[in-house]
Amino acid sequence: MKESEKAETKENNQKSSQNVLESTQTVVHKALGKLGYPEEVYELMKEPLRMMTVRIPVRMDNGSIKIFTGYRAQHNDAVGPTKGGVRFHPDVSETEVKALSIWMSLKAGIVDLPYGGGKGGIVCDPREMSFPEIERLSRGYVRAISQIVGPTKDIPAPDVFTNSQIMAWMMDEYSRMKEFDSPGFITGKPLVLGGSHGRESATAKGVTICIREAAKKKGINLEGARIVIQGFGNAGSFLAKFMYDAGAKVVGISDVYGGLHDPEGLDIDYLLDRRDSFGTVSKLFKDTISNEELLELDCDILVPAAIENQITEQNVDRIKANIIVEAANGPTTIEATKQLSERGVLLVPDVLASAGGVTVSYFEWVQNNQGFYWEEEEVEKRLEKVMVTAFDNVYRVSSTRKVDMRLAAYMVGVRKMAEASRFRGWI
Ligand SMILES: NC(=O)C1=CN([C@@H]2O[C@H](COP(=O)(O)OP(=O)(O)OC[C@H]3O[C@@H](n4cnc5c(N)ncnc54)[C@H](O)[C@@H]3O)[C@@H](O)[C@H]2O)C=CC1
Ligand SMILES: O=C(O)CCC(=O)C(=O)O
Repeated sequence: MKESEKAETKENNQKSSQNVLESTQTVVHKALGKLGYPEEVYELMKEPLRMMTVRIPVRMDNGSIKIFTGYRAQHNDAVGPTKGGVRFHPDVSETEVKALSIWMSLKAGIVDLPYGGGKGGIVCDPREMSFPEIERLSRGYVRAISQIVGPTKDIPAPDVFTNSQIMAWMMDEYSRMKEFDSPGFITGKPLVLGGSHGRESATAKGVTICIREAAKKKGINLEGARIVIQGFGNAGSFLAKFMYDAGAKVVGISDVYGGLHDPEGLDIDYLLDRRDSFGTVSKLFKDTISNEELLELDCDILVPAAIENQITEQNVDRIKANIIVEAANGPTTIEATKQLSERGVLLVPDVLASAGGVTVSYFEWVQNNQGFYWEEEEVEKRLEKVMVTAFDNVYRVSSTRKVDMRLAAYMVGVRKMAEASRFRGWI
C-alpha cells in the first residue's frame, strides 16, 4: 500500500472509531434518560474512569527495536474489578478501546457479573510477526500496564487476533513480576494453566443461545434455516460449527480477505480443518465474494462476527436477513439499527449476544480464585441459564418499553453500574 493510501486508511479508521464511541455515548445517554437518571450519571459514564497509553519496545527477530503503542481502558469499577479482552490489530485506537470498555461494562450488567468494563489493545499486525516477536510484545504489554491490572483490579482476556497462548505468556509474565502464581490475572488461558472448560467456544455458545431464542420469537425453525456468518475466527468458526451441527445451512462465511458462498450450505467441517490460527480460509479458494457481498446475501439469519461498522446506512437497505445477531462488538451503526428496527428485523445487540465469552471468563476467574475446577457440563449449564435470563430480560424491556433491542439492552446494562456508583457516593 502507498504512503498516501495508508494515511487515508488511518484517517478513515480514526473517523469510524470516533463514530463508534459517539454512537455508544448517545445510546448510553438515552438509556439513562429512559430510566430517569440525572445528567451527572451520564457525565460519569460517557468515558472510562482510567485510560492508560503505553509504548512498548520490542526487539524484532532482525535485531532492530520497534516501539508499539498499546492501551488499557477501565470504564467503571463501581460494581467490581474491570474485565475485558485485549485486541492485537493494526486499526486499534484509543477511541476504539474506550468504546469497547463501555460495551464491556454493559455486558457485565446484562449478564449480571460482579465486574465493570475494561478493554485493551495494541496497534500491531500479528499476522506479520513471528511467534517470538508476539511473545515479547505480549510480555512487554503486561509489564507496561502492570500497575493498573491484577486479579482484583482489572482482568484481561482474548479478543481479535489474541488467543490462549498469548494469555499464557501474559499470565506467566505477571506471575513472575509479582513472584506468585496468578492464574486469576487473566482468563482465556489453556486448560493446563487454569483455563476453564468451555471458554474457547463460550462466545459462540452464547450467540447460539441468542439465535435459538430469537428464532423462536420469529417462528423460524433452525433446522434448514439459512445463516451467513462474517468472520471465521474464535467467535465465527465455533458458531458455524454449532449451527451446522444443529442442521442449519451455513450459506456464507468470510474472513478479512473475502467470503465463501454456497446456497446449498458450505461444508463447515472441511473449512474448519483448513482455516489458519488467525481465522483465515478464503485465500485457499478461487471462487470468493467480497465481505460487502456476503452481508447482502439472501438468508434468514445474519451474524457479523468480525469487526465494527459493517452494517451502515450505506448497505442497510440491501440486508435481507430477518434476524441479525451481533457476535462482533459494534458491527451495526445506530442509523442502521433504527432502520432495521423499523423494518421489523429482530436485531440481538452485541452487548447481549456476545456476552457468553465474558460469562465463562467469569467462571474461569471464580475457579481460579477457589482452586476448584468444574466439569464442562457444569459450565454449559450455568452459561445456558445466564444467557436465557439475559435474553428474556432484554426482550421484555424492549416489548414493554417499546424500544429497540439495543436500547433495551443498554437500559438493562447500565442499571447496576449506576446503582453501585450511587451507593459508593460517586454521584
Ligand atoms: N473472542 C471472544 O471471546 C470474543 C470476541 N468478541 C468479538 O467478536 C469479534 C471477533 O472476535 P474473535 O472471533 O475473537 O477474533 P479472531 O481474531 O479469532 O477472528 C477474527 C475474524 O474476523 C476476520 N476479520 C478481521 N478483520 C476483518 C475485516 N476487516 N473484515 C472482515 N473480516 C475480518 C478475521 O479474518 C477472522 O476470521 C470481535 O468483534 C470481538 O470483539 C466478542 C466477545 C468475546
Ligand atoms: O472474556 C472476557 O473477559 C472479555 C471478552 C471480551 O473482550 C468481549 O466480550 O468483548
